[in-house]
Amino acid sequence: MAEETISPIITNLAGVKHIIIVLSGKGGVGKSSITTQLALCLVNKGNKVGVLDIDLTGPSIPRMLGVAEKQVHQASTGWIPVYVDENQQFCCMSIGFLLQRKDDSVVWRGPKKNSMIRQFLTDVCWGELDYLIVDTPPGTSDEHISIVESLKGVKPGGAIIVTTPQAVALADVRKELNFCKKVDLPILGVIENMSGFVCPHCAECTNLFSTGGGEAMAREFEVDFLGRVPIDPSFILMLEQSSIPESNDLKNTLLAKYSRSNLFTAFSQITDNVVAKIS
Ligand SMILES: Nc1ncnc2c1ncn2[C@@H]1O[C@H](COP(=O)(O)OP(=O)(O)OP(=O)(O)O)[C@@H](O)[C@H]1O
Ligand code: SF4
Repeated sequence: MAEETISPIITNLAGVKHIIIVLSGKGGVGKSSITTQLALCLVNKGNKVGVLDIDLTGPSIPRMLGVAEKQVHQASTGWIPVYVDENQQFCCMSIGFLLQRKDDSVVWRGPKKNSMIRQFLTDVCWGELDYLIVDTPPGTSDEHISIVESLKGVKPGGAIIVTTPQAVALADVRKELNFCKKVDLPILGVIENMSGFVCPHCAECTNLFSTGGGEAMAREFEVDFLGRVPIDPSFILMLEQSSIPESNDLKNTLLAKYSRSNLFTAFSQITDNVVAKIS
């Protein structure tokens, strides 16, 4: 009998304990921000985390993590991902690192996108990770089908769906939930982002729009509601400041600043809910 060959993706991801895919039906609802906060929270709770940005046409992870100027190095074993922290507990990979110019855009058809995503899974030295978080483009496109098919046999832990309280985003997110059901991707739950506004002066959270839509939708689809995240100007400020090179100022890295912020406390419960669902 012919010996069964193990897929190079399974081999390369053998050290990755859990894979989380972050989805949203609509653009601009904060998928990359939620990916970033989840990663920062998990690292600050003692996990080793990787972020894979498969938003090939609009990669925002390098900029959000303050590493847009860094480069991916090629080693004999494959691509070395970009490390966000000095202790090498947090790494990321994105097409943004491979573009000649930061404002270059990728206009590719499905097969080329598919091959890039497979390369991210086979050729990046992810090593040992507690969590690999995959940030995706909005909607359900070539990239989504590609990642789900490529991960067959690796079994992703599940998907997180990000929405905002407005009904229009909720209608789009329904499609996303149906996609997960169709491709047999477990749904870890729904996060409602931009749910209220945190005052930069007094830290009071005010509901500008109606909230609770994400929770109601989660109930309707019989999936878990993981929590609400308000619009917090301090988050935007933290990301902007993190892009200023801070060479050896270890107290002021994005990771260190996040660990001291109210954002960490606020996002902590959501992270615990995700971890509880996945373990
Ligand atoms: N909870 C939040 N508090 C403050 N700012 C936020 C929050 N969520 C998102 N933002 C800001 O809103 C903008 C859009 O967020 P983000 O890029 O995460 O959305 P996205 O859904 O990933 O977008 P895209 O469709 O481009 O992939 C960013 O400038 C981000 O900093
Ligand atoms: S209490 Fe109200 S008015 Fe005063 S700073 Fe906070 S949000 Fe603004």
